[in-house]
Amino acid sequence: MFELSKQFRFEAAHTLHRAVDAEPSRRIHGHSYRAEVTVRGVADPETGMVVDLGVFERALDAARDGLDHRFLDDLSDLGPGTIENLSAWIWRKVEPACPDIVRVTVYRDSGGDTCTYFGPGNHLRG
Ligand SMILES: Nc1nc2c(c(=O)[nH]1)N=C([C@H](O)[C@H](O)COP(=O)(O)OP(=O)(O)OP(=O)(O)O)CN2
Ligand SMILES: [Zn+2]
Repeated sequence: MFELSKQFRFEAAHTLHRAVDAEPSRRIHGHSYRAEVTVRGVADPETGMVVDLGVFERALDAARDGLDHRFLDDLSDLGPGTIENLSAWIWRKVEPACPDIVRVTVYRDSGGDTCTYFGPGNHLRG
């Protein structure tokens, strides 16, 4: 079993309503993001690949195009532009082309912020 990951970067603006730092967060501001998408699977014995990285890249390009240089508040299917919602949004865009996806991590390096989404089927166990 292998895990294969690919990353892309995007720049986006948003506003955010929150309890702390409320005023600067409510103003339009931007961040630089990095996203990593991981698929898990066995390598095809003929090709030696879990998935061709070119196919993987095309699936990620569609997600990147939907986010890069965008105002996240305009995305009707995102909700508040948090790294939580961004990781789930990227999953939803990539999953149809990459059904073996197992996680999406969004990094906001400037603040050391990271969020990993494991898909809609993963719940906390009590
Ligand atoms: N759980 C989450 N909390 C917060 C998120 C988030 O995505 N998930 N996002 C934010 C804001 O985007 C905010 O702008 C980040 O603010 P802060 O951490 O205070 O850092 P800076 O404003 O200094 O951001 P830089 O990128 O370092 O300039 C807040 N909370
Ligand atoms: Zn922000």
